[in-house]
Order: sequence, then structure tokens, then C-alpha cells
Amino acid sequence: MADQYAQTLDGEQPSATGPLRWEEPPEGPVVVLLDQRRLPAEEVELVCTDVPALVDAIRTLAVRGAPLLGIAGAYGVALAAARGYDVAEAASLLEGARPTAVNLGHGVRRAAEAYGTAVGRGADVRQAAAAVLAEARRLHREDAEASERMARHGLALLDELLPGGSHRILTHCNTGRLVSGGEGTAFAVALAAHRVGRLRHLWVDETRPLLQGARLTAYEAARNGMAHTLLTDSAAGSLFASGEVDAVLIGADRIAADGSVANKVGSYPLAVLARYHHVPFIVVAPSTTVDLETRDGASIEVEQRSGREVTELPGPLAPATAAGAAAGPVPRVFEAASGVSGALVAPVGTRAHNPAFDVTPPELVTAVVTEEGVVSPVTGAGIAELCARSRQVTIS
Ligand SMILES: CSC[C@H]1O[C@H](OP(=O)(O)O)[C@H](O)[C@@H]1O
Repeated sequence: MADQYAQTLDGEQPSATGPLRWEEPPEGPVVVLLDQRRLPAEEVELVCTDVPALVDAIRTLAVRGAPLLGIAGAYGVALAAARGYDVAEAASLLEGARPTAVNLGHGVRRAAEAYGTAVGRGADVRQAAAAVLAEARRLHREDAEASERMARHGLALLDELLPGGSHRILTHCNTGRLVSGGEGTAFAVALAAHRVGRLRHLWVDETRPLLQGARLTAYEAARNGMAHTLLTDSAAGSLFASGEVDAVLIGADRIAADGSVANKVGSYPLAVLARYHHVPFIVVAPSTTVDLETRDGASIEVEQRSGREVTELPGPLAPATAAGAAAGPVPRVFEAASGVSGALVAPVGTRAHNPAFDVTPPELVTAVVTEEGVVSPVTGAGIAELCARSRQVTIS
């Protein structure tokens, strides 16, 4: 069953067999996830039959990435409605699973509103559940559509900023198909450049502590045949200094009304390096990641995660070499946040500081790319105008 993920991750058209899908087996509807904690060593499915299971999957990053969290949240409300759970309680549990990515709350509230509207119009339980599922599927489709449009806008921006037609891109964390209903956000731009022969190289930050870059972006880049090199987060500075980076492409988990950008921890230092070395720092995110209700960067809640994610290595890890695969099963080093103890990288009892995100001020962001177009320079007025445009567009 998991093989189908291998096909979709090979760059085929987005389909229902991406990192998340809805299924209706005889025993009742389920949300099926590709368990991202097990990648790249294993493509394992996680079948969520109830909302607590989906909340746990969100909290432990079995499913992750801002746009996909919104989609997962919407399907979670659909699961509650279809299985006769209290929809309001389910929505509250789902929305509270992780605080920083605004998409999660957006997806949950949109699905819950669809339920309320249906009930208000006299729908019975089955009809209301169907209305929620239809809204979740609409959100899923809209995100896939947004991904394609962001890739086009982002590639055009790269070509405008970097004449010469062959780009060396640095990415941080993971922003491909594994965070999206389509081909992702920032990674989708790099993939679009690759497909037209204008990606000279992809530099992949490993992205400590959970190694989304090493485990997931390298996995997706390899499956798409993209020339890429993994680096430790701390090696990025010398790469800029050696003139090896033409642009930085990152995603976002929340963009505040003033254009401040919350993204995976380590993004802000990259923005400072990019500014010092006169390299474009480009944020790629759907308009569902913009939160006009959050005034500025200081108002964004940054998720603080367990110090164990810093003091222990995540896993399971892929075989060390191709031969490693022949050497038998991959050692399960540590299943992040699952509590299964793994390889310690610090003395027992060491306290660790583990913010999952940081915030980059708008003045360090060259451009924000959404499905509606590009904002540059990044100002509150520009962000608001972009959101106004997205409200006028609906995907049927
Ligand atoms: C474009 S959403 C991807 C975004 O989400 C990641 O966070 P996490 O892996 O903790 O869900 C990271 O911030 C990426 O930039």
C-alpha cells in the first residue's frame, strides 16, 4: 500500500494518494497518513480512525507542514462528523494540536463552519457530514492549485532576480509534497526550476533537531532527480561567504499582518546571512498562511517542543549506505516525540532549548510569493492587498 506514495513522490501529478487521504472502508471513514516520522527509511501508513489519533499524529509530526496541517485539520472535522463525534470538541482538539502554523486553525474552522452552515439549513447528520467532507476536499484541491501557481510565480521571480538562468538555491526544513495538497511551497519553486533546466544546485539544510531537510527534502529531491547536497545548518554561513548561494527559498507557518514570517527555527539566521551577502531571501507560502489577525512577529506564538528532540537523535534513519540496505533492518534510533528512547547526543539530564520556529522581520524578506503573486518589498499594505486578491478567488 505504501508503494503508491513512492509513485506520487516521484513527481507524478498530485493525486489522492499524496501524504494524506480520506478513505471509507466498511468499518467506517478514516484519514490515512504517510507517517513522516518513519521517512526516509520506511514508507509506512498511519490510519487514523478517530480525532485523538489524528491530533497525536499532528503533535508528533507524523503529519506536518503548515498547508498540510490545514488539510489534515479539515479532514479531522470531517472524521468527527462522519463518526458522530462532537464536532465542536473535535475542532477544539485539532486546533490546539500545534500553535504556530495558522493553516491548522484555518482549515479546522472552515470545515466546522461548513458543518454549522449545513445544520443551520436543516441538514441531517449524514448530510452535514457530507458537507464537511466536501469542504475538506475543496480545501485540499485549492491547496494543490495554489502550489502550482506559487511555483509559477516563484520561478518567474527567480528568473527576474537572477538573470543567467541557472540557480543555486538553499532550502531550509521541508516544503515539498509532504507539506501540501500539491507539490509544496518553496520546494515546488525549486522543482519547477529543475524541470525547465534552471536549477543548477539545491543546497539542503539538514534542519536540526528533527532533520526535516536531511530526512525529507533530500528524499524528495532524490526522487525528483534534482542535483542536491545536504549540509549541516551551521555550514550555511560559509556557503554564503564562498558565493555558492544565489537565493534562499523557504516556506512559512504564519505570516503576520506586518509581513513578519514565522518559519522553522534557523530561518531567521539565514535571513541575516542573506542580507549580509546580498542574496535574495524568498518566502513561498499560500495565502492561507497569512494571518491578518496577528499584528506582528512579536504576536506569533512560537511552539516550544520537548528538549528530548535536541538531546536525542530522531529516527529511524535510512541505511548509512546502499550496502546498508543489504545489511539488514535499519536501526530504529529514536522515534521523535514518540518517547521511545534513542541515541543520546548529550549527557543524561541535559536541559535543551527547543523552539520549533523563529520569526524573521519583514525588512529581511526580499519577497513573499503566494498563489496570488509576489509582494516585494514586504509591507503590511502589500500583504493585505495580496489577501484581498485571494478572497476574490474561489476554486469550485
Ligand atoms: C510550507 S510549510 C512547511 C513548514 O513547516 C515546517 O514545520 P514543521 O516541520 O514543524 O511542521 C517548517 O516550518 C516548514 O517551513
